[in-house]
Amino acid sequence: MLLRRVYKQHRWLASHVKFLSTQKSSIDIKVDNDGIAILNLQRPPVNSFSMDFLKELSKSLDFVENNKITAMILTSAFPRVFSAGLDINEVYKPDAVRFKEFWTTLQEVWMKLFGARFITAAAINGQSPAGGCLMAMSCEYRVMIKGTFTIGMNETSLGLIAPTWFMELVKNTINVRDAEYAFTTSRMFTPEEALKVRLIDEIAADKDDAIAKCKRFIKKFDEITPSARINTKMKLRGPAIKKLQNTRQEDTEEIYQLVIHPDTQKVAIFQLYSSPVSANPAIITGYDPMEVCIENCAQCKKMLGAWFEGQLCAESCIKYRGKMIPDCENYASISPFLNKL
Ligand SMILES: CCCCCCCC/C=C\C=C\CC(=O)SCCNC(=O)CCNC(=O)[C@H](O)C(C)(C)COP(=O)(O)OP(=O)(O)OC[C@H]1O[C@@H](n2cnc3c(N)ncnc32)[C@H](O)[C@@H]1OP(=O)(O)O
Repeated sequence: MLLRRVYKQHRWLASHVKFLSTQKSSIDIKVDNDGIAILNLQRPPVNSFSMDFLKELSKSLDFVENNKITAMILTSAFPRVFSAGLDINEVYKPDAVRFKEFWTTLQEVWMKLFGARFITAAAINGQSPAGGCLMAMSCEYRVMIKGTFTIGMNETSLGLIAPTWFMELVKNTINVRDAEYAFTTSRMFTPEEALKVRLIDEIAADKDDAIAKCKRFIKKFDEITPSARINTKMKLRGPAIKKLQNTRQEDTEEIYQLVIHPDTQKVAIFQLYSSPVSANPAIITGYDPMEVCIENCAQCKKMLGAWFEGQLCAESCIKYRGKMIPDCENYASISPFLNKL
């Protein structure tokens, strides 16, 4: 078996992966007995893509490529989230230079993953919105575990427009009509729905089963000449990579302009302050009534949970330009956003 032969050559890797698996590392790499690298993403709390995390992912992909490992499976070390996509902290009030470096890094990682010479598969073991979905879609095979998790492109709900290369990728994976509907409406798919439109390839019972199914896919290539596989993949994927290589600056500028748009920033601040830790109306950057209003919405959402329509509250802040700031302890001020009463 081809994979077994390759593994013999790379048995020593098990001892060499430690440098990527230190306690501080956000990615744990293990090369199994078949010579397949399993990348467990473990950046708390939700594997969101910060600049550092992307750089680590980039190094991990280099590691797999440079050591001529035949296949890689991407999965999450967390039980409920595969990846939450872009780290909102990179998007909220971004510094222009840093954001552009961030986006350039992201483009690089995507090109490495999408254009990897090794076989790639994703064992999606939890929520996978936006960038999390893109990461999985960039692999050659996707297995998602059953449950209440969803996957999809929710960028428009955040005021964002997905990059063109992401749209192209989705259009080439599911049909154009489903892609347009999913992108424009920010539709999130259950595993069953995702399978129906071929956003994913299989459903698994749990993470172990998902990894086993990914391995079964990888094993198919035992019977295929490696150079034929690689060159075919490159022929199919090369043009999309070349297209991005030729338009990287425009892509970065377009996303930056989108991210700094006030409407996107309002959504970003709402997401950020939805965290119980950071929800502190006293910490604000200058007095912007709309900002205070949205922060308070996030605070009330944390206090009242499903009873409180946080997004509706934030939208009302934008609509009335922060003139009606909700006070979570004042029933009258929050009653328009309470449900189930
Ligand atoms: C190939 C390489 C990678 C390529 C990436 C390409 C990306 C570019 C392409 C497309 C562009 C995409 C745009 C985006 O990705 S924007 C981000 C979109 N993400 C979301 O909208 C997800 C928001 N989060 C959630 O929906 C949930 O948190 C969920 C992931 C479903 C998990 O839910 P749950 O288990 O209930 O956990 P909590 O909501 O309580 O969250 C736990 C803590 O995690 C923090 N969090 C959540 N999401 C993010 C995030 N995106 N960035 C930073 N932090 C995040 C949340 O605030 C909680 O924090 P704390 O514990 O402090 O309260």
